[in-house]
Amino acid sequence: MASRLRLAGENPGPRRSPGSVDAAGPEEGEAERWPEARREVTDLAGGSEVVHVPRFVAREAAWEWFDYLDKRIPWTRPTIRVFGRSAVQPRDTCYVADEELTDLKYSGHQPHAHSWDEFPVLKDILKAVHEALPGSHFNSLLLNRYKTGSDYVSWHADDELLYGPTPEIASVTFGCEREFLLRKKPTKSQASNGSGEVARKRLKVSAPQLKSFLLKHGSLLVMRGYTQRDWQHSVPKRAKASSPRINLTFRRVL
Ligand SMILES: O=C(O)CCC(=O)C(=O)O
Ligand SMILES: [Fe+2]
Repeated sequence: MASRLRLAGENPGPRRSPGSVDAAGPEEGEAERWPEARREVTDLAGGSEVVHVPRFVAREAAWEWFDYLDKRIPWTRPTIRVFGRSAVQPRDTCYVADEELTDLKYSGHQPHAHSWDEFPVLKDILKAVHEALPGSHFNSLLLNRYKTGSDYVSWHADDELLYGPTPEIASVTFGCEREFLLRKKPTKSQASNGSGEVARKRLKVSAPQLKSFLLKHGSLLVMRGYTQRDWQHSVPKRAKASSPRINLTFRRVL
């Protein structure tokens, strides 16, 4: 049986952009890799926007990439600092970036920056993302692997200064589908009045806005505009999610 794993260097030839309509029709085999991708745009108001492409990569191609990433990425589970305490990060991670970029630091942790040249498949995926998002120039990538439903990422915003005020972040998912949540950050007055349920009811303030996206195998989700400034996101634990999920977030360090 032919291996599902496409090895480093065995890149497929030129292909149709995901979601693009090719007047001449797709080349043979291409339609399978890049299905006609439906885009759902969610306006979060205030200059924040999320674009969801549920079928960004065709199923089989996405499994090839999953297998490659699962086996070849040097995953680590670093110890990070959250609210002054040390804790093992509840998911595996790896960081890839252009050389000469400012080092990324989050939760007291500075990941080693791997080179794109170590993982040619990541260059393929980056190319596909660039083609789907004209004008984008991502130069770094944070990979996460959630081995089971007990792995998660808690509420946060990717609002580090090195990404600038309105970063575009493109997130590609492989493997087990998981829920991706977005919630509006409390405004300054809500925060100073207390944002708990009791305080909200007393002040007749509505609950924070919440949006949910089910991120399926082969999907793309893009956060842009002021989403990092005004919203937080998370992937909560899910007891029923028993198989691994790999997520790639492409970013641009300014
Ligand atoms: O796994 C995901 O879908 C999101 C990951 C994430 O938010 C991050 O790495 O900053
Ligand atoms: Fe994030």
